[in-house]
Amino acid sequence: MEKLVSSWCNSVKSVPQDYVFPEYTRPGDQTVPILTNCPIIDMEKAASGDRNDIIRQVLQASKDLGFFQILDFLKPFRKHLIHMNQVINHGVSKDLIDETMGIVEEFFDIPNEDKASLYSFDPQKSCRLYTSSFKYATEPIHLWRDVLIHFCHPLDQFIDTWPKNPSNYRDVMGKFSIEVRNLSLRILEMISEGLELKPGYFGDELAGEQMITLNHYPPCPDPSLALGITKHSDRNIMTILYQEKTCGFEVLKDGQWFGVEPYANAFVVNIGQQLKVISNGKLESVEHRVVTNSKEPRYTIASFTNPRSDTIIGPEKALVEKDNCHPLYRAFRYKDYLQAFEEHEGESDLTLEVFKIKG
Ligand SMILES: O=C(O)CCC(=O)C(=O)O
Ligand SMILES: [Fe+2]
Repeated sequence: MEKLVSSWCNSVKSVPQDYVFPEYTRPGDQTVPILTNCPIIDMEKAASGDRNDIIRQVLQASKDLGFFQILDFLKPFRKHLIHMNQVINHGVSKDLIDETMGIVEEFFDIPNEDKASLYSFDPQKSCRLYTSSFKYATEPIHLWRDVLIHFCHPLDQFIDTWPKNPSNYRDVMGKFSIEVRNLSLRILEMISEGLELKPGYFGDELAGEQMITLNHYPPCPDPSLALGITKHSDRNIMTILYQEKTCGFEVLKDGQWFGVEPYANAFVVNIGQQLKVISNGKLESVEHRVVTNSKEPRYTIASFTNPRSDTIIGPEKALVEKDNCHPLYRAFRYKDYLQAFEEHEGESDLTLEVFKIKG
């Protein structure tokens, strides 16, 4: 537990050497501009008749940038649930988001001794608290973050592994994880519609798993040297991120870093690498990183929609045929991709190269 950044960062005045990134990867002193034309999708419109227009916007953003932000999802979301005849806890909107953010901060504030049972670097544990990355013991430089990770879907299989403290953690996070999962499925449905794939394409296999991480990035004495997370693109199908009010999420566009400003009640949606493969490179998977700041802690919640590990991933035949082009990648099992990802030390693009069809 003493390795958690939050355990020792208040007692240091400078960044310890094993948190200092080399010059070519560290953020440096230059101010990063805010992405001014960040695509913002208003989901409410999708429910009120402009669905095709919204689908077009989602696809355009996914092709151009590989990510977008969405606003105000809960009103249409409710209608959608009624339409889908699902019975889940979805009554609260902004309140649920605020309540969830509240328990995230509360969780990280709990004294270390009360969280110690969750602390682990064992990847087999489905709920664990750790710091930096799973490779803490071998990585040359550590990340300026503490993380709680847990699986979420199906909920009854995992909820008993989640923290008991704060006492409402399971209840609130359970509701939140279901709502966010349903949101991902709705967005995936829009994407499959836009790509002219069959309804329900992203079903129990491609979107069969959900994982949530809570990130705590404590204030850092020199944000120019350290990183919360290094450059990567998400290796899954799709990620939904809530970053509340503190900047720190940056995307790489045309070789330049841009900050993505948080909007209250808006989610960032990242297209994952598996979606890039399935769309045969039509959709992009944004490269991003997390920088720290010296003033206030930053808390985020990321919900990862993942394929089941045995799922076969490859460029969708119908798309390749429709576009009359060649598949760019060979088919693989998701677990083989994950293994290659490990071997390439989390370098998403190098990992994709392994599965690229040459020539
Ligand atoms: O916390 C953030 O702002 C981003 C987290 C992220 O990119 C990730 O967990 O993959
Ligand atoms: Fe990410």
